Amino acid sequence: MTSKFRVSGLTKSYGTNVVVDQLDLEIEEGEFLVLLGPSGCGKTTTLRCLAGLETPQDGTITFKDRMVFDGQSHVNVPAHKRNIGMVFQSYALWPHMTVRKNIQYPLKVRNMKQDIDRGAVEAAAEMVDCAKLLDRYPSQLSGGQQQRVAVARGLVAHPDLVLFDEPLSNLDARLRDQVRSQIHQLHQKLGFTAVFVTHDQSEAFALGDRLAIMKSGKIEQYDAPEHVFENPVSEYVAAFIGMGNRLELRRGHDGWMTSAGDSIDLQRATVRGLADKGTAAVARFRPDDLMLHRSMNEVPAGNVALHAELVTYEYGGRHFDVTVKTGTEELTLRANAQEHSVALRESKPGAPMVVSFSPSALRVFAADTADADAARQLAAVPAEAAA
Ligand SMILES: Nc1ncnc2c1ncn2[C@@H]1O[C@H](COP(=O)(O)OP(=O)(O)OP(=O)(O)O)[C@@H](O)[C@H]1O
Repeated sequence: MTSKFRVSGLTKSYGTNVVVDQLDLEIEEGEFLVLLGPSGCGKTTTLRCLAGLETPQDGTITFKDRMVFDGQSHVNVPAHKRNIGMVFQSYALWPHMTVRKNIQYPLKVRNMKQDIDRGAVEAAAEMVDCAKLLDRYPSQLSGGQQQRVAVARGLVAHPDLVLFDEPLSNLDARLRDQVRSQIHQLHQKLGFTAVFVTHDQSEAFALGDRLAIMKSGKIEQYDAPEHVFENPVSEYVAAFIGMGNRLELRRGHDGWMTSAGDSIDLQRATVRGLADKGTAAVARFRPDDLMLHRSMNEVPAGNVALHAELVTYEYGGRHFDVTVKTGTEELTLRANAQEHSVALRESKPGAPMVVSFSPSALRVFAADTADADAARQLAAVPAEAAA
């Protein structure tokens, strides 16, 4: 008997639109897998195929030793027989049932009467701090409470797999953090197997044992969060996980140069997929890795200094978010407020600035027009997801 959950060659199209494209996944028992990607890349469809709520055209899905879908031999176990728990963005509680009845529901449909008698409903409600709400109806609960009840309902019957479809997206920022933390603690305590869909990289990093980053119905990178953070495999992934700064590089006789003509030594950078003789590359790095200086004398030894001009700045308490322009490219950075407040407040757009970064912060990829276009589209992703 195998303890893995396996998806192989999964394909789902709507008409001619291939939404999930020969996708392979392996989930270890007890693992918390996050499917991360921008809107429309096929995350929810993949999740709904796992749940049995969509019928793929091809591929196989195995839960441990049990085949639940096989496109070739037409095995398709219905959703209610897959032993899954599901938590939706819209909570999806039954409005005419009390909290108690909502949480009880998965036990009832599985004929788990003994668990009901032994207090499983009360225990599940207690787990999500909703023990006092058992006799209320969903309309008498806040959004955060409703989603916690939905989490209790998703876990109460100890399903083989718990599927979360953007469950935090409808909550305001404070509640989102609370419910996220509660889901994380429950996973650490109970060790259930989960697939969690989100477009928010901070949620993905906080919750995932592994992240599967999706692009156009395929998985672009499947790795531990730390590896994704440090070693994105493509410009698309780099842009999606917060490496918002982009420099186009050209190789000339004297080595690599930015489009503004500053030279860059890539010896200490992490370079991926760039042919020895390649002449065009793109470097990505995080705003945190770009420093603002009052003069060239302040640039640390070994850093690449760039002459730039101020575009705009925004005050954020302990820091300013500053946008500068170098050549045709805009870069953002986070500057310490105490150190830079006076100079920034006195500067007008167009004022000369000096910025620098360590070449070790750069992730460099071969220039790829399609990848660059996909990465650029991510600029439209909300700030909290892309920052
Ligand atoms: N029932 C459907 N009929 C036709 N097209 C669909 C259907 N469901 C999804 N799609 C299309 O499939 C693509 C992927 O949708 P999906 O919901 O899986 O993406 P997603 O990555 O989860 O995005 P989001 O975060 O916006 O939900 C989209 O282009 C969507 O319009």
